[in-house]
Amino acid sequence: MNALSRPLIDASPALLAEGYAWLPDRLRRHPDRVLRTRLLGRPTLAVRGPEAVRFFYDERNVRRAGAIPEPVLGTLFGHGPVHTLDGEAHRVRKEFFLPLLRPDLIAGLVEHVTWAWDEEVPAWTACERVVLFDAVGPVLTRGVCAWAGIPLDRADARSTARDLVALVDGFATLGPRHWRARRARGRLEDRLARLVEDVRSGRAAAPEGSVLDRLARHRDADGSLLDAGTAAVELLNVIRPTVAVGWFAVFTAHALHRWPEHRDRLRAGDTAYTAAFVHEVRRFYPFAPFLGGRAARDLSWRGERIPAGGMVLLDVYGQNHDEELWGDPYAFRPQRFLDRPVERDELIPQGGGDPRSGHRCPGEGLTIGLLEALAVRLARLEYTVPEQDLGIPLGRVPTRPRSGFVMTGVRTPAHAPAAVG
Ligand code: HEM
Repeated sequence: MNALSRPLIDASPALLAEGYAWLPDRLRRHPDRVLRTRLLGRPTLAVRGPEAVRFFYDERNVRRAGAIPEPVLGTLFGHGPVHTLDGEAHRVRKEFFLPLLRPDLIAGLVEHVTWAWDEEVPAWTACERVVLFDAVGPVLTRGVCAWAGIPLDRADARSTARDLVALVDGFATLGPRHWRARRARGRLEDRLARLVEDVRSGRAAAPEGSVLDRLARHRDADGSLLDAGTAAVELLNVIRPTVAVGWFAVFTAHALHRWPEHRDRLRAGDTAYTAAFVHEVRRFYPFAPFLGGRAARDLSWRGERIPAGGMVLLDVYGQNHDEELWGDPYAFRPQRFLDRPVERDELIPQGGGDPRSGHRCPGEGLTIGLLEALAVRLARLEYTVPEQDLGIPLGRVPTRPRSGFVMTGVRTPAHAPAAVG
């Protein structure tokens, strides 16, 4: 058999069945952390580790055009997003997202989301039971829309949050969750495209400098304004992943429940420990399983070859649980982030490399800022965790505690110290 065409058996069914465990389980058996496989009919090379991150993010090796399957574009990302661009087109589109790295914008989003949290939580105290996964979506939706300049009635927050959550929940399945996600995308894109057109024609106002305002004026590499549909896609690529921080908020509650010894330092407002705790949540819990690109030319990595056009996968979940990097990867131990500085390409829940020059997530600072604020609020909130199924199935992508994290008897603390964030 030709070395470039092996293996002949396609791994797609195994991936669908095993989810997060599929790639890490196979790469664990390869000391060089490289594997040849076949996915969606294409020869595929899977890699892992900080050096592999640099190989993957070098555009001379791996490009993004044509890498994301349509079912993922039709739900999670939309058609024509920044994720699929290369070279100059990517650089110019990414300019719209780079201000999201600025500390003042991060602080602004945290302020809006904590405002929404502080407004919503008193209503939870009146409920017999609160499912955190369902309750946190409207909080994030209200906060991010207000921050981004997108008008949203409080009454609409719940249905908008449901649609935004559906986009994330339905990208990796072809069952009913997938079709719910496609319908949600249709509704959201129509609404946001109309909003962009209204802002451009003066029928609606966008606060100066807001995400909506900048996007309505953003020009692509050819000098033209984004068409309204693509503008809606990119607007959703800001608000949808912000609402996805709810997954990590639920994982935070899960961690505080399983390892309550961390609660006191968060409650006390220990900012260094809170930052370490949030990194550990992003490292430990499963979210993005892997990233994919296409080989820009015939490539070889650590002795394994892949032809031009083949798939290259970066094993995100596996790298965040690699024993060589983390020592005790399946222990939840925030202290590891205080014991030694972690290198840029070691912790990669939101991609690797430099967000300014590559595809790394421009929302990582926003995610960290939001989680720091929400982790402290969750640590200070008083509630009971009744009997429920808190199992996190690795075969489901994206996954979460099966119960969604049910809380009863929610009480806001009478004398909360000043909150972080
Ligand atoms: C739940 C939290 C989040 C997770 C797990 C996450 C994860 C990721 C990952 C894995 C990538 C792909 C990196 C690559 O292709 O190399 C990415 C890209 C991206 N993320 Fe995030 N993200 C999160 C939050 C955010 C937030 C809050 C925003 C914006 C407000 C954001 C906006 C983006 C954009 C625009 C890209 C595409 C960047 C590019 O292709 O250049 N993300 N994210």
